[in-house]
Amino acid sequence: MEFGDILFEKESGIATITINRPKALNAFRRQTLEEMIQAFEDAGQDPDIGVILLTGAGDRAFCVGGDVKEWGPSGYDGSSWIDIGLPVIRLQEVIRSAPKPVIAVVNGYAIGGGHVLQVVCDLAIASKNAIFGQAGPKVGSFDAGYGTAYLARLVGERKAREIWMLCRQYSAEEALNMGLINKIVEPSELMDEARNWANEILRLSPSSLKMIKASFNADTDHIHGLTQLAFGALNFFYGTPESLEGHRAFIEKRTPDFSEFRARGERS
Ligand SMILES: CC(C)(COP(=O)(O)OP(=O)(O)OC[C@H]1O[C@@H](n2cnc3c(N)ncnc32)[C@H](O)[C@@H]1OP(=O)(O)O)[C@@H](O)C(=O)NCCC(=O)NCCSC(=O)c1cc(O)c2ccccc2c1O
Repeated sequence: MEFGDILFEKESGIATITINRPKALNAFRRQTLEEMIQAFEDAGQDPDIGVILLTGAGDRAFCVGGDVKEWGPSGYDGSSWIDIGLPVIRLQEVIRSAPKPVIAVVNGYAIGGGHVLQVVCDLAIASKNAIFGQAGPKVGSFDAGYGTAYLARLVGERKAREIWMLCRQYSAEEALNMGLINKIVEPSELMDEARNWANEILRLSPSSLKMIKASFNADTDHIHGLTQLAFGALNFFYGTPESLEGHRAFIEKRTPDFSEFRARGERS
């Protein structure tokens, strides 16, 4: 398989998907997501693969979410009614429905939609210098559904609301303490540790693991409906002056000024 935005490797039962846009801190665009979906589907169906690792290229970022520089006035090119040209829902679903464990190997920033990707993985191992957070309300966007309701399952409602309502950044240690990730290691040990976890998993019954994952998922599958509603709402929100202010502020490297939108609470 030929890919441009990702690397896809398979070795000794482990598939590794690496988002390979380090100059943009591994922000994703449509092509990135389409390639990731294809790779996850392939690895999910491959009987020789028992574990899938998801990571980012370079040493600065796992993924910082949607590539804000590729937004047009009403979203991304190729918009559909729900995915705004970015098939994020489909990617989240293929990660959840892959019938084997998916481990997020977080090697730096996991921000915005990139953070939600690590949230929907089954397990997460991070380097000591990893940084976690949501950023949508800063840039006039939101990756809600799994990004909100499932996040609350991981860290509790209070913390999840704090993460979204303040858009702060959290250290790996804070992430570990709030139950957002499973383990922290030195940056130089990250991939080895991820492979150790994967090899431990490879010694277990694949059918048991598949059913266990399905049973965990069944308890939260209704969130898929919330995700669809949220992305439908995002489609309406994109291109409004409020959303554009967040977008322009990011491009112009300034603090956004949303004050004029506070009173309206409606599409302006
Ligand atoms: C991540 C940061 C905190 C890093 O800060 P730092 O100071 O260390 O580095 P720089 O800010 O100088 O960044 C280096 C370089 O990378 C560019 N960059 C960073 N983030 C993005 C991005 N998201 N898109 C494009 N480019 C990015 C940055 O501009 C610099 O480039 P230069 O050319 O200037 O050198 C900090 O960078 C930061 O806060 N970044 C923004 C993160 C963010 O807002 N993420 C959320 C984006 S919205 C989103 O995730 C999203 C999710 C979805 O599911 C969607 C679904 C459907 C539609 C849209 C969606 C969507 O937008």
